[in-house]
Amino acid sequence: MSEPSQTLDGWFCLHDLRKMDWAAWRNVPAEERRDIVQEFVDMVHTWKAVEEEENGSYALYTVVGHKADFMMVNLRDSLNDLDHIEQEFNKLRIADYTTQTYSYVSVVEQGNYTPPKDGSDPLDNPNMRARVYPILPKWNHICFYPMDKKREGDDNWYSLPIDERVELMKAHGKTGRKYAGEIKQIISGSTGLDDWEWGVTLFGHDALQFKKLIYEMRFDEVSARYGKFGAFYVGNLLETDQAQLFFDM
Ligand code: VOV
Repeated sequence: MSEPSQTLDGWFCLHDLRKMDWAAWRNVPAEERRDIVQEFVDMVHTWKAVEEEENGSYALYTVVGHKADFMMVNLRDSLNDLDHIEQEFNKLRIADYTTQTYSYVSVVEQGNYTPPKDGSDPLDNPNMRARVYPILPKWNHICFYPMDKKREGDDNWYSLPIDERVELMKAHGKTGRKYAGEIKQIISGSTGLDDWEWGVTLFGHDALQFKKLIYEMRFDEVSARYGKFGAFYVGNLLETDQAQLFFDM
């Protein structure tokens, strides 16, 4: 009989992807455009302040390709906080020139496949806490995609015995650890919260490492046999002091 593995759950997470209506934006006088962008930058500074107090975290990246122009990621204690952030953005003037092309709601998760044997609370361990309440790295690139584990015929992750899942996840972790220092992964669970079962958010110094890692993982049984993937969103770090330039016409 298969049983669920326990998860440790931390901050709620909202990925909010926006596309600019550049044609309408172009018609806004340059000075007003600068004010509008500054209003947005001021909001991002409030996210930074929350992060400095370790009450949440944020990431702001451009998105390359047609799917969006930029992506905001916020981590907070509750879904209410994320709702507030999203609505606050929607009330900014810049939002009038954006369309939300995708969004994703999840909770930062740490699979607890091998819980401590002494029965202690894993969240008493500072390393574990840092994994579910992470400060998002401000590395050069981001890669985000949602994924499921298959429930198709013989390839049903959810009917595998837990010890088999533990073994498959160990092999997965071994592949991932080869990229230590190159890629930082944030895995967030979204069963019951959004359309897929997990959000995978990767941060990298070099975008090519995303391709190398994900390709290598395709050969691990857990991905080869059980992984199902949604659309990929990749982009570049958008520093607040570069925001005027990014939105300039
Ligand atoms: C950057 C490297 C990296 C590393 C080191 C790493 C390690 C680990 C470990 C040790 C564990 C298990 C415990 C936990 O922490 O949850 C996980 C867990 C998980 N992973 Fe992972 N993963 C990485 C990276 C990494 C990638 C690139 C992907 C996407 C897969 C792909 O094919 O595109 C992924 C997915 C997941 C998922 C969906 C889970 C949860 C599965 C579940 O059933 O619960 N992950 N992951």
